[in-house]
Amino acid sequence: MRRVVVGTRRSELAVTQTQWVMDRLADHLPAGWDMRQEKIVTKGDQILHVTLSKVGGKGLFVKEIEQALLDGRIDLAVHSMKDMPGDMPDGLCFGAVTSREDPRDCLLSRNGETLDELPENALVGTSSLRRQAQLLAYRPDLRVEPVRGNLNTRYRKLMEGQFDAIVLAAAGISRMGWEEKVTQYLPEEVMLPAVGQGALAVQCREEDEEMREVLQKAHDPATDRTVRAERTFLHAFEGGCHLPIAGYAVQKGEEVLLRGLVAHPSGSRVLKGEQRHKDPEEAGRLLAAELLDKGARELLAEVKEGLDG
Ligand SMILES: NCc1[nH]cc(CCC(=O)O)c1CC(=O)O
Repeated sequence: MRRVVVGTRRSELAVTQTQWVMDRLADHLPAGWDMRQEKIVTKGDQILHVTLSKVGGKGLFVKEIEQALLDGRIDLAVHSMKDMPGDMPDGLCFGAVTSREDPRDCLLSRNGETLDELPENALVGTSSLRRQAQLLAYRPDLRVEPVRGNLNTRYRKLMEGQFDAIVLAAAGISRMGWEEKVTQYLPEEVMLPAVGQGALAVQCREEDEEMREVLQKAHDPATDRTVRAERTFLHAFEGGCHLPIAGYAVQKGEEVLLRGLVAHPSGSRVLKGEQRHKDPEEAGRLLAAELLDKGARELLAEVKEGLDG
């Protein structure tokens, strides 16, 4: 007999993702177990008027949920992998990494234009420096401005005319059932995805062996490997999560093929590279070294200075 409490943020996307994982686990629970959701309002959900990178980055959303796990108030937490910081508090682990959804980003434009068709100087809403840099590298005439809030809020702002287009992750779109709102799925060559995009991380207490065994049913080893490569790459750069860095890996036979880039937020410079290796972490380290070698260190130092100012 065990009542498993699954913590989630309260946004529709978070609740949907959490329910998706719960549904996958439902048939695998030992006899007498059940599960329920517990909604947690994080600081990141409360502070909506400032740019995310200025209030401490994505870690905000995660810390409070991790504390609830450590305190035993909840037993599981479902997160978007791309929101997970590189370091995890002692005592917690990823019990499962779920199979990745469409990793791409997509464009939603108010008048149905693709990225190529958007009028000159069109205003695109995104708070992601990674998206901003790649948009501007491809279309230097565009204007990019931050848009905060959950997916529903961002979509409302688009439809109200505050932006001509916004960019969202295809994974979130499909989990929300919003495929019809998509104008264009952006190819990887134009918009390399964020590290971890499309995968979910199911976090639990390290010592909770019986929970970890159940979570094996939702674990996808191939996604786990590719995400490890991407995250090793990202975290080789300090303070990685709010920098204009992209990384996406696929499994090719025995190897992981990892593509990554580091860019200036203005899009004026984009350093790209790719590495393949049997050991995913090694692919990540090699790619970071390659890009540092190509000038990423100087570029990121410049970017960080700009963020502090
Ligand atoms: N930035 C917030 C965020 N974190 C995870 C997703 C959904 C996609 C995913 O699971 O990678 C989103 C929305 C978005 O970026 O459009």
